[in-house]
Amino acid sequence: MSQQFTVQDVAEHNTVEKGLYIIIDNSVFKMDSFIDEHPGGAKILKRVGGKDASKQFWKYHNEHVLKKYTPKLKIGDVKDEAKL
Ligand code: HEM
Repeated sequence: MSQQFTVQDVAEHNTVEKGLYIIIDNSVFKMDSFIDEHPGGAKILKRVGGKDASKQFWKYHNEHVLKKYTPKLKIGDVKDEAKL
């Protein structure tokens, strides 16, 4: 089972120093090692640190991008709090 994060855990990782986490759909991505390589720039990723960026992600990318980078950047899933 992958590591489970609450929305609160993700929200606390909202800077490069703390580890820049973002949520896309139900997955948690750790972006701090990638921001300098991001073709869309570092700034835009810093702005969504700690947040659900699904809407912004799907606006600029397709599923091939997600598939390619998932092994490198995904660290877990958002916990289904309804099941707690
Ligand atoms: C796992 C997270 C992300 C990965 C792996 C990723 C990766 C990439 C890649 C590979 C590109 C190059 C374009 C392409 O090949 O289609 C790109 C472009 C871009 N990304 Fe991301 N990105 C991520 C998240 C985000 C988020 C959250 C935003 C917005 C808040 C964003 C905004 C953009 C923008 C604006 C571009 C430029 C689009 C263009 O020039 O047409 N990205 N990203």
